[in-house]
Amino acid sequence: YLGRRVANPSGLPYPPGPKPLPLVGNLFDAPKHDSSKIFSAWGKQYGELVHMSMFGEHFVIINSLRVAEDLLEKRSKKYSDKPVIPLIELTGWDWNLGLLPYGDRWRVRRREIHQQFRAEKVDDYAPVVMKHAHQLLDNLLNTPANYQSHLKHYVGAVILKITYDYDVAHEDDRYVYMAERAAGIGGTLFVPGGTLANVFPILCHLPAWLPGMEFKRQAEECMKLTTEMRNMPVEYVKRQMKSGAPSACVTSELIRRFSNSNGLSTDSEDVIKDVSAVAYAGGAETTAASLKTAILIMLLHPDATREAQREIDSVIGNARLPTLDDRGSMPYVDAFFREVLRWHPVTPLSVPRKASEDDVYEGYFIPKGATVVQNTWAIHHDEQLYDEPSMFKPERFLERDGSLSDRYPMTLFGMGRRICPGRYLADSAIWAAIALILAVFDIAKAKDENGRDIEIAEAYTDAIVSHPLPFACSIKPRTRGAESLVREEAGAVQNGTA
Ligand code: HEM
Repeated sequence: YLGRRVANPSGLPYPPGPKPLPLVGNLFDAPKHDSSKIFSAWGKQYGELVHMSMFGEHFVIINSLRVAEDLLEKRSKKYSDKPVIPLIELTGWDWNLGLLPYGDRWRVRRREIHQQFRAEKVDDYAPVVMKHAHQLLDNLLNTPANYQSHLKHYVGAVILKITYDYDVAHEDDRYVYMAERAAGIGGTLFVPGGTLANVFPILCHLPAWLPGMEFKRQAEECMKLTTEMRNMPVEYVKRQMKSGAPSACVTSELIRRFSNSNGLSTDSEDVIKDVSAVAYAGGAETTAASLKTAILIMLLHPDATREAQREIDSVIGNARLPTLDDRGSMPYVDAFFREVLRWHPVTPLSVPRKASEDDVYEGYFIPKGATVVQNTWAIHHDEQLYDEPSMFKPERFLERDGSLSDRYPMTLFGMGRRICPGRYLADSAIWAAIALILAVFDIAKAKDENGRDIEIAEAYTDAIVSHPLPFACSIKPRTRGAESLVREEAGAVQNGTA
């Protein structure tokens, strides 16, 4: 009772939610899978803001745009902090901007990443995006069955070129391996049920050789990888700059700007390493997962896909491929792209925040330290905002006269002060890949050995970044002419004339 009075001196109720048990709270109610959909159902049962607790830790889940705007935007001073995850320091992920506590260290890095990826700057990256999008088409033409790895490679290549002027090897690239392995370990250890150390942080201080300390051995491996992925490419850029090779990238620009007559201070070098490394860490998996969803949609919704292809054919014709400059003349393709982002948000529960002060919202108490979750899936599937939200309907982003409306599912990228700084690059890279794939390929269900369609389950992984489970599909060029255009562009890239 005393504990409750100290934690909640106002005596006001917490937001409604499932009834907690003593001590363990809602441990047995907490979803083990499909969390965003279960939280969404709780939203219908309990309200737009839902509360649950586990072992004295409070969680509030925001299920509507209205409450998300009220808390994450209008009260962003109180809701821009991040929850402390005990394993972050141990795994070496503590430089990741998206996990940094709100404060000066975050502010300095945020300012720099915003500068490098703001809308106008991303316009300058268009040639890099288009060059790698053409490479993606060529890869899809050559080995369509490996489409998942081609999409991943496209996104990684764009980000690493922009950030470090680094050309990714198609297979077995050391940087890509490090980043993915480190993200994989972090992804399994950071989730609440990932290891007992999340509930009892004291376990982090026990030696790794003790039984049950597997998480510490994994954390040690992760620490080596996160350290190398932060240091290695910056050293590469420094070597390039020293050798006199022209190096125009985020890192070289930061090195030039931060250097003085004595070179770089340790603090500046830290900022440069953090800002550069977080572009791949924040952008690669999210953007690739969106593209996998786009392919799944092309497979499941042939009518909308054909409509988009009709628009491309009539605007572009068949003598060239679409470019980012054509975007304004193809409203249906843009609406298709926006609906891809809305229909299955790849970050269904965004990235959790923490309340940095006690707060009262509409008569409910939100305690300092509570983890605050933006349920993007619930917002994107709210009937008040989108009619028949489970349907894939690009038209919802069009005006009656067929022009593109001002609506954009921006909530996908979070809200308020911590909104994703990479959203303009994601927008451009995803649009380019979707438009080019639509222009060149017919995507259809793969056939089994008896010539029957292999049916697709609409199933997704349940993690911070949600991917469709692997599915087979047939990716074939729509026409001979389209195939030749892809080969020509790829040839120009190889000859260095693109
Ligand atoms: C489809 C692609 C992407 C999606 C869905 C996405 C989504 C998100 C979300 C939901 C957040 C958390 C926002 C919040 O706390 O409210 C975030 C943060 C972040 N994203 Fe993205 N992102 C994408 C692409 C990118 C790209 C391409 C980059 C890098 C160039 C990037 C870099 C970051 C960084 C650095 C943060 C941390 C920001 C901070 O905490 O201040 N993201 N992103």
